Amino acid sequence: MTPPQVKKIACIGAGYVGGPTMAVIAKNSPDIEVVVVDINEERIKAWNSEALPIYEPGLDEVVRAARGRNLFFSTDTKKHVGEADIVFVSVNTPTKTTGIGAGKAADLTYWEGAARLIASVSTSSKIVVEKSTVPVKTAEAIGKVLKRNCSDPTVNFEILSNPEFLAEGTAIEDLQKPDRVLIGGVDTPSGQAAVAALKWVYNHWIPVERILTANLWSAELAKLTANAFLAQRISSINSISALCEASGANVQQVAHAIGTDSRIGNKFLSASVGFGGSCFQKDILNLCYVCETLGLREVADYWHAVVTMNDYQKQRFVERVIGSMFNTVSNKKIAIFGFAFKKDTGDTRETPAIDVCKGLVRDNAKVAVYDPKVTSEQIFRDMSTPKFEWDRPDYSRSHTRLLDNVEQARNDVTQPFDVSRWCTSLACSIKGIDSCLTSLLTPLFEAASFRLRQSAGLHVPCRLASSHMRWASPWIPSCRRCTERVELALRSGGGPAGLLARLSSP
Ligand SMILES: NC(=O)c1ccc[n+]([C@@H]2O[C@H](COP(=O)([O-])OP(=O)(O)OC[C@H]3O[C@@H](n4cnc5c(N)ncnc54)[C@H](O)[C@@H]3O)[C@@H](O)[C@H]2O)c1
Ligand SMILES: O=c1ccn([C@@H]2O[C@H](COP(=O)(O)OP(=O)(O)O[C@H]3O[C@H](CO)[C@@H](O)[C@H](O)[C@H]3O)[C@@H](O)[C@H]2O)c(=O)[nH]1
Repeated sequence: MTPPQVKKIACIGAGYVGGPTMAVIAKNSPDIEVVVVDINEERIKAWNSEALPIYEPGLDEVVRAARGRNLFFSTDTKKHVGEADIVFVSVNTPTKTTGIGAGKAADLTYWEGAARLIASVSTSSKIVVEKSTVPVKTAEAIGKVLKRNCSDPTVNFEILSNPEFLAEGTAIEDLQKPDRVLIGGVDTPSGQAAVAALKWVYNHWIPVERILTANLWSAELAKLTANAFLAQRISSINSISALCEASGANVQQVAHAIGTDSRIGNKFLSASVGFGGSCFQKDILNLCYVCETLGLREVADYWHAVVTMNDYQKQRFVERVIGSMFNTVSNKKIAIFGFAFKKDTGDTRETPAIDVCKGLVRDNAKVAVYDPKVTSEQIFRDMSTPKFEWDRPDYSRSHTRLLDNVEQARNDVTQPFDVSRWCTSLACSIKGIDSCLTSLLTPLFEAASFRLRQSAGLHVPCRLASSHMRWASPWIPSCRRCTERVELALRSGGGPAGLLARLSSP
């Protein structure tokens, strides 16, 4: 078989996933040029230095073997993305901290920004690979963003889902010898050609029988499901640890006894202070949110219990420490060994150590922390950052400004919305709000009255989302039923009046 034409790969996002994954691809595929790009100059500088920005056993050696040969790190995002045949997107997808779905939904701001960038610099067709963990059906929304923002109609984007299953601390081993690689694509000739191209890249070092293929939605959902199942095992054994403590049983003996049953298996059965890391909690909350928006409340509640049990375990640990010290830790010196969320990493995102230290400090303990891979600066920052906020800058001031008059919006806003119906005639004269009504979804809903939206038969979350204004992108309903309803109405034509009439009919 002729190998597909993959000469250059670009990866947007030089973090814990992008850096190691691309380093391993480059090391094993000397015939492909691999460039990792990031907006974070400091991070790229570190990737190009002797002190890499993240600690992973074996990472230094892999980077050293390929860097400067066919592995490069750069801030010149436009150039390298523009030249690539395959673009991996490995940007952060944290939990939203504000707005609709706050504390649950995945924040796709960075993903959408990456998609807009790809679209704006593409003059040749590209395979775009979802490496980040995203909610199911993200590829559909991203496809629209790519299409609508690329000025060259001959450019085609094939989107693949290729979730990453590496665990920090064993990333290089996991990448070098994965249990499986999963590639999701659409069942069209060009979709399958894209799957074959990515398969060809991985087949440089991974046997074909370990490269699984699936449809896009299955691949996206498999990632969230894998993390939910792994975390569920930890919460299950942690719940049993509470029972053991109350009953005199030994949790390690119980875990060993059940783990020897080959149907259960012995991995991920270590009782702990609770799981940490940037993925498990975020991905389960995201799974719950997806279920909620699809009306599956019981399914959402079921998975949410995994997070509830994890919070209980962290709190229980603090209470037991305090209880074991005569119910007061005031001014007592307590040493905490290990601040990262697990060994062999310097990553402190969502580490249970934060909850433990904060819990003890709240009771006036004096905490002394040691971690071989975490800086004191990082520890102090983590101790003073509110939950979920570690990955989010505060946009309230930098993203809001006041206009003196409507005319000021003429040249520098993406889309005007007359929310309170004060300036309709002026707004229309600015950017052709009428033509926008027929091509974008957001203005349709912004223009509709709340009563009309209510009668449009959308689910509550979609209805609420429809009233939430976003500046730079069209609003797409978050559930499939509402999306289909809106798309059907759009396709039926008839201008804004026709659309609204169709949506309001039962
Ligand atoms: N950390 C893990 O172990 C792990 C494992 C599997 C999957 N994942 C998933 O992979 C994704 C990335 O995780 P991570 O831990 O590598 O995150 P990270 O925060 O370490 O790295 C993301 C990088 O993307 C960069 N970025 C954001 N927007 C950008 C843009 N528009 N252009 C260029 N660069 C941009 C950021 O500056 C950052 O350096 C997440 O969706 C995560 O859930 C993570
Ligand atoms: O028996 C166990 C195993 C793990 N943990 C804790 O669970 C957390 C997560 O550990 P681990 O899964 O090893 O590390 P991550 O890097 O978070 O990796 C998970 O999250 C990644 C991001 O999505 C996935 O790619 C990986 O497959 C998945 O294991 C850590 O706090 C561990 O201490 C336990 O408490 N008990």
